[in-house]
Amino acid sequence: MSYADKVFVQNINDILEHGVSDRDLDVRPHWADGTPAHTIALFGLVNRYDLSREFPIITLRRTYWKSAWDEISWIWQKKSSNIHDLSGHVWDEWADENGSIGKAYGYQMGVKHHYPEGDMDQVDRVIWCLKNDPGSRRILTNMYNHHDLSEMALYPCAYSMTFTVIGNRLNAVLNQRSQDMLTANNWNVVQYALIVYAMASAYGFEPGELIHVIANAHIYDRHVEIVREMAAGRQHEAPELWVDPEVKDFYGFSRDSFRLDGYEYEEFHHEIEVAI
Ligand SMILES: Nc1nc(=O)c2c([nH]1)NC[C@@H]1CN(c3ccc(C(=O)N[C@@H](CCC(=O)O)C(=O)O)cc3)CN21
Ligand SMILES: O=c1ccn([C@H]2C[C@H](O)[C@@H](COP(=O)(O)O)O2)c(=O)[nH]1
Repeated sequence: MSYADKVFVQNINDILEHGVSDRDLDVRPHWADGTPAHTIALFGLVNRYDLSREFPIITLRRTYWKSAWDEISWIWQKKSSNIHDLSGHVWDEWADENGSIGKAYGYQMGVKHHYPEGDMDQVDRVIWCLKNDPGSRRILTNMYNHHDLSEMALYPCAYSMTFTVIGNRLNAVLNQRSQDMLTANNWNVVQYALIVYAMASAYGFEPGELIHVIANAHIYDRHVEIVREMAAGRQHEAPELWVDPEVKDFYGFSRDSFRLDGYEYEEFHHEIEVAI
C-alpha cells in the first residue's frame, strides 16, 4: 500500500483527535459565500518520505500530479507570479485585475542576488551549488521575504526548501508554515518530491529523503467529513515514477518528463471548496 496514504491517514487522525478548533477566533479565511472558514489545527507535523523507495502520492483520492507539477514549474522554472503563465486555475481567486499575485512565490524565486561567481536567482544558485559544491550545507531557497510581504496576495505557505547531499543521495527539508490538509497536503508533497527527483536526475544524484515540516496543519470545517471518509477508504499500491534520464538541466523538465505507471486511486465524489 502507498506509504503516503499511511502518513496522510495518521496525520488526519492526529489532527481530528488532538487538534484544536479556532471557532472562537476571528479568522481571515472565508468561504465563497462569506462564511468564516474555521479549522481544527495541530502544531508540528513532521513527515519523512524516502524517495528511493516509492513515489509519495496518495491513492485515497486522485492527486492531480500534472497540475501540481504545472504550479511548481510556474514557481521554480518560469518564476512567474502571474496567473496568465499558469495553465490551471488554482490561483485565480488571489490574482488582481492584471493576473498578478504580487511579489509572492515565483517573483521571489526570480530575484537575483550577488555571489562571488556572479548574480544568480535562488533556483540558479541551488543548481550552481549542486554542480560545483555539492558538499555545501548552504543550499536552500526561501520565499518568505518579510520586506515584500505587504505586496503579496497570500504569504508563502510552503516557503523554504533545504537541500543536502550526503553520500550520493540528494535529500531535502520542506518547511511549511500552514497546510490545508485536504486541498494541498499531498499536492505540496508531490510537487517538492518531483523537484528532488528532477534535481537528482539532472545532476547525478540518487533521490534521498524528503522531510516535510508543517507548523500549523489544519482541516477546514467544511472538509472534516470528507477527510474522515477518505481516511476510512481503500488504499492502493504506490505507482512507479519514471523520470526522463535524457534531461540534464532542471529547466529542461516538463510535465511529460515524468510518467506514473499504475496510478490507481479511489473515486472521489466531492467538490473541494477552497477557503479564500
Ligand atoms: N485555503 C487554501 N488552501 C490551499 O491549499 C491553497 C490556498 N488556499 N491558496 C493558494 C493555493 C491554491 N491551492 C490550490 C487550490 C485549489 C486546488 C484544487 O482545486 N485542486 C483540485 C484539482 C485541481 C486541478 O485539477 O488542477 C483537487 O482535486 O485537488 C489545489 C491547490 C493551494 N493553495
Ligand atoms: O501551497 C499551499 C498554499 C496554501 N496552502 C493553504 C494553507 C492555508 O489554509 C491557506 C493560507 O492561509 P494562511 O492564513 O495564509 O495560512 O492556504 C497550502 O496548504 N499549500
